[in-house]
Amino acid sequence: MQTLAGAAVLSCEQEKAKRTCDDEEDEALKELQEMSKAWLTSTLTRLATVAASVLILVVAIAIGMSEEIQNDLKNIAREVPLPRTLASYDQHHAEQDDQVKFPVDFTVHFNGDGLGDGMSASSRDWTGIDPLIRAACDEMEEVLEFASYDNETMARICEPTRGARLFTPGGKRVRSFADVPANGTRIYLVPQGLQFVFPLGKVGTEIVATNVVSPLADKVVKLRQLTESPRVFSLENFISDEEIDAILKHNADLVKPSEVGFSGWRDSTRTSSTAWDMHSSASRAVRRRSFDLLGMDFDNDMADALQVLRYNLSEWYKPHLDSFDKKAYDGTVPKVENGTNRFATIFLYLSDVEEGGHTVFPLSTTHEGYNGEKIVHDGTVRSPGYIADKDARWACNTSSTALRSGTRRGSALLFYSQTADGEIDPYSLHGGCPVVKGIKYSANVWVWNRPKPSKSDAKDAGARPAPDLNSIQMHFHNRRAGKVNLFWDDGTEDMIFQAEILPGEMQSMTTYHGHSFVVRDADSKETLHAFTANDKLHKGKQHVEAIEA
Ligand SMILES: O=C(O)CCC(=O)C(=O)O
Ligand SMILES: [Fe+2]
Repeated sequence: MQTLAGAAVLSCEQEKAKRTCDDEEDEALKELQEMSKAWLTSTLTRLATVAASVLILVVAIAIGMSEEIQNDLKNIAREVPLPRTLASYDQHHAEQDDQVKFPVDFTVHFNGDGLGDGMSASSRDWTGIDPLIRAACDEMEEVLEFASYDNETMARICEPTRGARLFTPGGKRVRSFADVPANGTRIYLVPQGLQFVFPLGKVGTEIVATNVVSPLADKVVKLRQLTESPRVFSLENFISDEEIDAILKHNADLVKPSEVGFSGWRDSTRTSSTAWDMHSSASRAVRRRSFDLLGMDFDNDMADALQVLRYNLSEWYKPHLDSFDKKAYDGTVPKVENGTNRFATIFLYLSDVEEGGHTVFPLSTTHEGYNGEKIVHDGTVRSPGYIADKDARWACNTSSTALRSGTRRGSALLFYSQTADGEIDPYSLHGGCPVVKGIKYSANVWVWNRPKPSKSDAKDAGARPAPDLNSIQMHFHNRRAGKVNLFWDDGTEDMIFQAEILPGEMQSMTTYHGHSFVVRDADSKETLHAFTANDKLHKGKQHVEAIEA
């Protein structure tokens, strides 16, 4: 795989090419460019970090700096996907802490280790957080696999200015001793290259996520540990009723059969339907909140769009890993050469299911009630006969010992597809059991450990079906001061709701000759705009339709 920075440049080139090819659509393209500005700014911030390192490197070569330092700088350039973390890294030093007034004693543990003894520390013994991070990281070399890393690597992964950092058990960054919540607290060290994971205690332990604001008034986001391996937590108060309604409404037209795989191939192991929701305000809020919960800076390139799922009667999804294997693209191993993969899943239950439809983790052997050999839960009552597929029967029928999570509207799961030290976790195998009664609506937020590779890097990209040349690419741009709603005018009186478009935002869609759309003011319901797609005018172009004030 090309470097990720390379991928960003490549996609930027592709964007540029796309924008300069089409002379006739100047107006439209200007608008698209505007919409791309935000994206460009974030890409440029990232590229600026590479550029700075490269510049220093060039200067270093010019002034004859030692080879060792040059290599070091090359490494920084190579680590570019992480400087997001560095971007938010403040030079918070202990000078700012009134250590005399507030000395704190605590223990430092490796990422996610909620039970081990750890290293004792006191704010009195350190001149600041940074030296403590370096020392704790060095100390953990003995205990951890990092033992196999050479000194240079250790120095790199332990360096706070390169992303080594500390977290509270609730997932909040510890930037100074003042951030240590109380005497006796466990604090978690996350070396450069890794992401924070919530610590494991005993099964059933509750954690209040102090890094995230619940959308429910006066509520806190709570995690409850469901098992030890894989790392699975149930989540409460993470999504509001209003957000669920908005997501379901926005994605009401879930008609596309689900796709599985990196470049988006269909697969018979999933029978549900999906919609990808990148734009609705509820999906954006939930995706941002997911990054907060994970202790990560929000980065659009490190998450997939919200994937909304609908399972009808008897539909299911075979046990699988959410991470991709090496058949999907190069660089799937998070720990090696800045590899990237899906890191954590936040799975949202958007409806109550009367029977069946639970999520199962067949490889968990450490959950409540597991006794290793026989039935530990009632499974899917009408199984096994009801469940036709043996893969689903194995995980979902009454004799399955799998950990399972119920499907209660408003609840959610957090599980990690990678271990605390950056390996793919094979125990994170999970699936969605057949729905026996009712309809199951749910959604995936997938967060990656580093920016995602481009889909053009997918190894099965070549095998994708040819693009539909008859379709028309539309972008509705709301230039008004208020929200508008977009409807597909299918000839019925009610029309079919497509999307809410916020002021200044653009809603993209694929449509066909003759299809008509109507835009209404979201509050007054007044019709503001009508549009009919026309092959002669719009086919083969990126057409922007402006909704004027
Ligand atoms: O439906 C479920 O409970 C699980 C779905 C799932 O694992 C997925 O969509 O990747
Ligand atoms: Fe999954």
